[in-house]
Amino acid sequence: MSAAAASPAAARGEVILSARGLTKEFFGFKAVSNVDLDVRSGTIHALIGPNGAGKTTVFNLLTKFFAPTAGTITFDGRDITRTGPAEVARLGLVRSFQISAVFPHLTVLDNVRVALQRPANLATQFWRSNRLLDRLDARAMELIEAVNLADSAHLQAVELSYGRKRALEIATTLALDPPVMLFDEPMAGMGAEDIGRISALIRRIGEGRTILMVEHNLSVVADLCDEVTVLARGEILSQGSYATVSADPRVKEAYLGSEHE
Ligand SMILES: Nc1ncnc2c1ncn2[C@@H]1O[C@H](COP(=O)(O)OP(=O)(O)OP(=O)(O)O)[C@@H](O)[C@H]1O
Repeated sequence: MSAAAASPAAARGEVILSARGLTKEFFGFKAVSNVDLDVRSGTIHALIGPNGAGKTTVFNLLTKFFAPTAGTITFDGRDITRTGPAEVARLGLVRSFQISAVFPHLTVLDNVRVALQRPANLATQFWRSNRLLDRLDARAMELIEAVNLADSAHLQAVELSYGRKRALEIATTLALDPPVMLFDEPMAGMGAEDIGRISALIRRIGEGRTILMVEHNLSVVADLCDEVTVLARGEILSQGSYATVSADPRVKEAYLGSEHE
């Protein structure tokens, strides 16, 4: 049984996801304007910027939840500008949290089992073979251990703390084994302890895959991300390492300006 998404052709360090001239207008207002973005395979890449900068809109464009007004998006050498979100997920570009709905009254183990059965349509056939079922359970426990939830495997999702629920959501996304994972504010609403745990988890799952995340918490970005793209008013303001962009006077000004708005 393989739940794995297609393996990417892009080698580590090569561009795996890119946008050119990406633009999104809402009723004539340009939320995203002419964005060129390259995400390299094997990196953790952050999209940051002050409130209203267009981060979530770019995220929704890249994951195909929005259609662009103009521009193109390429994933692993393939033009996905007109490809739907389910198809891009199948190609290996998977957005965490929104796609991986957690069933509150199923246990952690059953939630991960369901996620594992989804891609291969095993829900209708797994009962046929005990061997298949055993393999499914073994893989589910591996994923649960990978996100440090082994001690909660038999708890219902609803009983988990917020940080642990996020870890479960990550496990259900990992069930698809996506080469590229996108996170929209993974640390939102978390306390310091959970932020530390989820950061460590994202760093671990980033080994051997590509991660693009929208994140407000700049110390998380500084700690975790290899590459940072700063957006302001729908346009790219600066790109590079965290050290580079944080030293950029335009970035400082954009953040300061937003505090006074
Ligand atoms: N569906 C929509 N209809 C109209 N305007 C929208 C829509 N979605 C976003 N916008 C506008 O586009 C701009 C960019 O919004 P977006 O949510 O992408 O920014 P953001 O950088 O993610 O902000 P935040 O950090 O506050 O979440 C904002 O001015 C917002 O009001």
